[in-house]
Amino acid sequence: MYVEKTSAPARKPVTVPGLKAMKADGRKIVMLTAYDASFAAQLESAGIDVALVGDSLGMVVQGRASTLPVTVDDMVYHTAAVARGLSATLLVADLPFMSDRDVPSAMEAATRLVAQGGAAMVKIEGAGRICEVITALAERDIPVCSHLGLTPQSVNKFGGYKVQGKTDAAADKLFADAQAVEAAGADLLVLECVPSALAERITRALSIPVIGIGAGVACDGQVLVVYDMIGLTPGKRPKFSKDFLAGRDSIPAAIQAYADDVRAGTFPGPEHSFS
Ligand SMILES: Nc1nc(=O)c2c([nH]1)NC[C@@H]1CN(c3ccc(C(=O)N[C@@H](CCC(=O)O)C(=O)O)cc3)CN21
Ligand SMILES: CC(C)C(=O)C(=O)O
Ligand SMILES: [Mg+2]
Repeated sequence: MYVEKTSAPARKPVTVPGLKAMKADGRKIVMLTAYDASFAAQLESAGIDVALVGDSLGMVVQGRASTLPVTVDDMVYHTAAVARGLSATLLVADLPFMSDRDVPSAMEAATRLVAQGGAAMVKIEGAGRICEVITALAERDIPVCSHLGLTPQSVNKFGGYKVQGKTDAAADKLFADAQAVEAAGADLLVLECVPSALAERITRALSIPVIGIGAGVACDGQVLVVYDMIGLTPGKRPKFSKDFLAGRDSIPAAIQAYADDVRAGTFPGPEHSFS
């Protein structure tokens, strides 16, 4: 009898509640940026949990000096391209500079990223008055990823891309901000360039998953800029990133190695972290 060949079981779609279950089970969350459909398809094949259309595209795709010139139109364009390359991987898109200036503006930008871009979640830098925006989105059931620590949209206030939360006072402020964004309704938190011990303390204190970039190995997951981890970034790469293509023969192999190392807890090492 002829038995029709069944296709391999599709990977179960990654969902927002699914991410919380991963934290509860101690399964590491693997997140990576993507800006187009071809990279998105590679993230999908490697079983990356979360794809981030980062406003870093302003720097790595558009060649600008910061993320500040990126527009909502730019983000919608790249988010829609990435969405076409994905099936099970959860899609998150950054709200660009000042699109979150007030609740109506943030609602409009988030609506476009979800409805036109196909994002499942939007990412917002900061706490304080941004908590009001987080709550407004959460109340309309748009999942929110907060981003604290080195928030690149604050580069002019910080005076450069520097490690945050180094003094006791700054650490206490960051810890309080992390609790505030969770209370405001955030579903996920990215911590960028934060001393490892502080990131670990925040990760333990919060019930939402914490994704680190330059925040040590104790976070619930990791994120990197994809061009950094395949050695494409010209000049000095941030200390927290690693060239996973070095010693491997393809971009898919590099992406797979990154996913494997994050899940095994072998990336990041102390050399990719700050104390
Ligand atoms: N290619 C790329 N990778 C990124 O990770 C990234 C971007 N672009 N653009 C947007 C922001 C900017 N980011 C950056 C950029 C530089 C450093 C950096 O050079 N950090 C220093 C630490 C400085 C300190 O010790 O205070 C380092 O040595 O890594 C960090 C984050 C992260 N994001
Ligand atoms: C580096 C990550 C967290 C980001 O926000 C981006 O790529 O824009
Ligand atoms: Mg960003």
